[in-house]
Amino acid sequence: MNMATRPLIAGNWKMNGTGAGIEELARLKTLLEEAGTVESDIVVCPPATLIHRAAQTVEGGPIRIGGQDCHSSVNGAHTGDISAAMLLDAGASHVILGHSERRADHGETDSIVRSKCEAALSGGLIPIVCVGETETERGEGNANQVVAEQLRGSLPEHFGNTPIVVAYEPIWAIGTGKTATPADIEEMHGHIRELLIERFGRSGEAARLLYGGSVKSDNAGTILSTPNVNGALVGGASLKANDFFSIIVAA
Ligand SMILES: O=C[C@H](O)COP(=O)(O)O
Repeated sequence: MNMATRPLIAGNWKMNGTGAGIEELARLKTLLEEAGTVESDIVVCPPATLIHRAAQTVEGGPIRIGGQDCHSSVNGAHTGDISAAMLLDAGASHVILGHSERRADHGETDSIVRSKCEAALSGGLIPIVCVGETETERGEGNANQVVAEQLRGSLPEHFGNTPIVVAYEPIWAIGTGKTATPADIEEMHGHIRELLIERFGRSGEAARLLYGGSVKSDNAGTILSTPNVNGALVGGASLKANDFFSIIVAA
């Protein structure tokens, strides 16, 4: 962990969770209250249908709420979409953008992710921008180049005063139980850090770089103590309060 930066542990519920999920969130809040001081920033990103209830549930505690996507427009004829202003209004402070599942399922290109990122920033949200290579790209030795290209295309020119958050999620590690080795994570996060500094100067130095892909309570300690890892983006293990709490404790 880069000690200069307070870690960020973000949970992405993906398309999971109905009202019962809110009980898990309430339980997480209680676990954190019982534990006392929390050393990390915590964000939970439930499906859009639960954002408002989730925000009410965590009120007064350390958990913040995020969306899983937003549209690049403020409003308009975009059936089924949700804007940054709507997320903010529902109680969100963050939004995950460019997740590989959206890039794959919805054909989101880097330039679409960039427009969404700009919309999120002007709407007052903190974007968590995801990048990551496929197994083939890594096997062919192209992981660094692929991630560099995604970053170049997906991030806006300026973040203003909003702190930068980038999540490195090797696609082959998502939901598979496989994780990148600490050496590979260190190398990739070092590479991302250099690219961010080159482009954003001091903001790049202070950016939080999250690792995502099969983070669980038993590997979180090792991953989170890797240089240039400033937190985690957790999928499956964020659905149960106990599991997610253990990861927060590891940070
Ligand atoms: O956004 C979260 C990532 O896709 C990781 O998911 P996972 O922890 O289930 O592998």
